Amino acid sequence: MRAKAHPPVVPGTRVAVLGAGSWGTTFAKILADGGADVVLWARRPELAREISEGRRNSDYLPGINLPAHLRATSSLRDALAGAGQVFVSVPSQSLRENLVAAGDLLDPEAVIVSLMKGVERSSGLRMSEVIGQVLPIAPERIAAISGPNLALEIAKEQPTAAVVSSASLETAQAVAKLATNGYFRSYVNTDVIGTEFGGVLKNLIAVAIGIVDGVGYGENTKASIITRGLVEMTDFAVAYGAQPETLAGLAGLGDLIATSQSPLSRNNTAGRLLGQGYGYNDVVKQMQQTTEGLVSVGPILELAHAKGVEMPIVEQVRQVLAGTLNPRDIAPHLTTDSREPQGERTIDDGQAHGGAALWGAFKRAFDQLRDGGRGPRGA
Ligand SMILES: NC(=O)C1=CN([C@@H]2O[C@H](COP(=O)(O)OP(=O)(O)OC[C@H]3O[C@@H](n4cnc5c(N)ncnc54)[C@H](OP(=O)(O)O)[C@@H]3O)[C@@H](O)[C@H]2O)C=CC1
Ligand SMILES: O=C(CO)COP(=O)(O)O
Repeated sequence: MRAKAHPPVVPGTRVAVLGAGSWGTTFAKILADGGADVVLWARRPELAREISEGRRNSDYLPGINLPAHLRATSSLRDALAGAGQVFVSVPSQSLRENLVAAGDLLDPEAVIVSLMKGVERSSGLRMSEVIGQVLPIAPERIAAISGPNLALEIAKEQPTAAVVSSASLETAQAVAKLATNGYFRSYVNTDVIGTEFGGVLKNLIAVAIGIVDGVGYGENTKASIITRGLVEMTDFAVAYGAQPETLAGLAGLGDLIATSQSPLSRNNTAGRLLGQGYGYNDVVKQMQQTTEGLVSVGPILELAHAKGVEMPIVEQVRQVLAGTLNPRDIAPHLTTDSREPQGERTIDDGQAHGGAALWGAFKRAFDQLRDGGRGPRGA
């Protein structure tokens, strides 16, 4: 791997990363390579030791050498002491219990950043909502990061981008400053709903793509599902208050493309196994790592139903998971069961979203030209 120029260390910028799986460890490396003083919390002492002493996390990131100045601990107290920004990367269903454990140990001024892409099954809440519910902090001190971020590619320092979102632009910018280095670029926005739902929903479409891949269908089927899937994602997120252009950005389309086409994606892999004929329980047994999409299907469809949003692709994923739909039948009815010809409504549809997505794309391109590509800005 060729050496990359990293920004100089900013002394005193102490941050914690909770969760030493693929993404938590990779994000700790991103922050350490960006110059922050990072302590990574692993719940297993032996893993903390392997990271601190061996510079490796061989179960989750085989072959990756971790930065020499990245420290790991299995003590939550030590990890959180003095941390001004706390990045959380545990499975979504365990966020609440981990926040409860962290509560009293957090610096009162700390910003809490979700790296997760799931919703809480029991409540349907997004991760930033769970954070706001468990911890006594204002939305301005909560952020979420999402984008096309397959951990192992980034751990190999292959360049990519993400978006940091917070109700406070200043908070998003402060986080983005730390989460930027020679191979990782963070943009900012204030659309937390769109950013978080983008990450949750693309997992479900990636499962669908995996299913048709497993069945043996080709590129037309997958392109149809990606395109129609993006419309479903946008309809859903907008119904819950998101800006449609967020779904056309890194946290929506960008992540959808990366996750749908990569064998590194656990959601895509789970879908492929389903398409090859494995049942839900077998797939869950085979997945060694967190596969958020399998858990999100139910709560997302409930939320969609509550707002009257149609999600035919996600609904078909649910049926395949339940064993009530043959994976071979997933593609033909992408928009509706009706055989009547339908207009193709896209995310730029003026009636649906006031043309905001198209306008947003133009504006972003214009802003980037004007700024000459400098500094964090709205993604
Ligand atoms: N991997 C990726 O490419 C990306 C993942 N994400 C998101 O990041 C989140 C974490 O995923 P990822 O790191 O990939 O998952 P992994 O399966 O790779 O790692 C999960 C981590 O969480 C720990 N863990 C499991 N259960 C608990 C618990 N109950 N309490 C505390 N820690 C627990 C595991 O510890 P142990 O090893 O001891 O079991 C492990 O450190 C997910 O929401 C995912 O969608 C987002 C972007 C990219
Ligand atoms: O979110 C991811 C890439 O952006 C990782 O996707 P998987 O969880 O499917 O591996």
